[in-house]
Amino acid sequence: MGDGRTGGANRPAWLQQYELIGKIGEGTYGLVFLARLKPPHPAPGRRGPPIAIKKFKQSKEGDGVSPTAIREIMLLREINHENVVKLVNVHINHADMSLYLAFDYAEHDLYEIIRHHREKLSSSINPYTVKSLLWQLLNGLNYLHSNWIIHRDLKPSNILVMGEGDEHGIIKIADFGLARIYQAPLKPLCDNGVVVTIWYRAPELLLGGKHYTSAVDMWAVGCIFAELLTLKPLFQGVEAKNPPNPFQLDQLDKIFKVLGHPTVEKWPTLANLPWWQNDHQHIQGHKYENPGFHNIVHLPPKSPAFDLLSKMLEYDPRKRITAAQALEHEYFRMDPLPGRNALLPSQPGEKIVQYPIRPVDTTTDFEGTTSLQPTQPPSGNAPPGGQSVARPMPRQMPQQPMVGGIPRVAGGVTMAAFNAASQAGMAGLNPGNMPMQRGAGGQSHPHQLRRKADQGMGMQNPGYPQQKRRF
Ligand SMILES: Nc1ncnc2c1ncn2[C@@H]1O[C@H](COP(=O)(O)OP(=O)(O)OP(=O)(O)O)[C@@H](O)[C@H]1O
Repeated sequence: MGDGRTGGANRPAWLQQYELIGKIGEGTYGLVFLARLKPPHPAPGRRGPPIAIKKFKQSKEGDGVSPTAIREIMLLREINHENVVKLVNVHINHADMSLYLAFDYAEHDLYEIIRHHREKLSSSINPYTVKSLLWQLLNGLNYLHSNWIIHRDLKPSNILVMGEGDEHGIIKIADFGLARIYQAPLKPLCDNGVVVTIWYRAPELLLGGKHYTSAVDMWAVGCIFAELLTLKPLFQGVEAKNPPNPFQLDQLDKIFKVLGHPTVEKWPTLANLPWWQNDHQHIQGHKYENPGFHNIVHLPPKSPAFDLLSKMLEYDPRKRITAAQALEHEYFRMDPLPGRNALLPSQPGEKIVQYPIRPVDTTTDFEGTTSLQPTQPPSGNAPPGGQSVARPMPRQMPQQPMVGGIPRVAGGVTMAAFNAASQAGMAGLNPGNMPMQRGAGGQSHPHQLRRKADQGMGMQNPGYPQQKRRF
């Protein structure tokens, strides 16, 4: 085995199967690269499929990837749904114990699509596209939730959209299930200039709630729905860094100004939330009126779209609409009906929007620092003229969850064990043993969620209803 340096001849075996193209992004916990899987029988003009490889940093004092983290990752390999990004491979670099996850590549994401409309086109996203994107997002989320996976970090940059090809315009939810892996021993890249965002965080978490339920994802979906309609983040709070705690007064302030003050009458468990009790001066002392937020999202208050959005932004997580319920909402039964290719125009004759492809920084290798030799083959994603263009930074990143840490196991997992398991697809691991402290009190996910024993994680898109609905 090599040391993992892409510039050296002594590359690890797993790396040989990829043709690295360059860096496409940088998140809180690592770098994302574009590569191509080398075809088994190379021939001129034959290129393998594009793959996004996410590299996670290992902490300096890190002594391996915990078995729990590996179990989590291997479970993610069994996730199989059209609206969820496929984890195709898992690798560990022996030299620095860094972790690499290889996913199917998606050319676009909602962050860039929204930005393109706001900054380049100065026009809204057509209603068919908004509805199709939202429907697919809910469809993928419903699948994850019914497999007891709570995303916990939904935001526009984690919602990928496929570019040209068979799957054009199809949503793929990314970064699901990684929140737990992000905890020790992986190290946040705090010093890389990336800004963390709290804009999509549910009020129960902002008020110190300790348990994640599927309702936190539905709050984020509501924020994203509003953003698709207005092209602006709905609640743009400024994160308080000092002291680091979940109480984010400015974010709560932004929410209350739009939705009005929550009340114990409407949200009875509010009284149990730590920060509601502890901060009388700010939280309970200040009375916010509900200004009627239909004006902000430009929707008639009696419209199905507004009704759905209001149900996603319901304060009480137990009353918040679930993904399954949302998919049945009237909004999705009215014209324009949602479609499989969300990027099609609404009306015949309407121009197709050409969204920009991802810029690729072809000077960065898997180490994230070293310059590649200028022998890189031309990429379909490389910018014109072969110049390297870094993705605009900083992205807005959410703060990671503060509960549910992965216990570090001294010594970590041995590489031999990991590789054997990896080659075997970790089929031998017992998902039922996985401790999943993922929620309590959610309407569909009661205390101490456990993966449903009777539901195979490899199930194929159960109930994907596109044929029924003009997909
Ligand atoms: N499978 C993929 N295909 C194409 N691009 C991807 C893929 N996965 C992630 N990306 C892109 O890579 C960039 C960095 O992603 P990453 O998940 O590391 O960070 P993030 O989502 O922006 O922030 P955070 O790490 O805080 O969640 C984003 O622009 C994201 O859209």
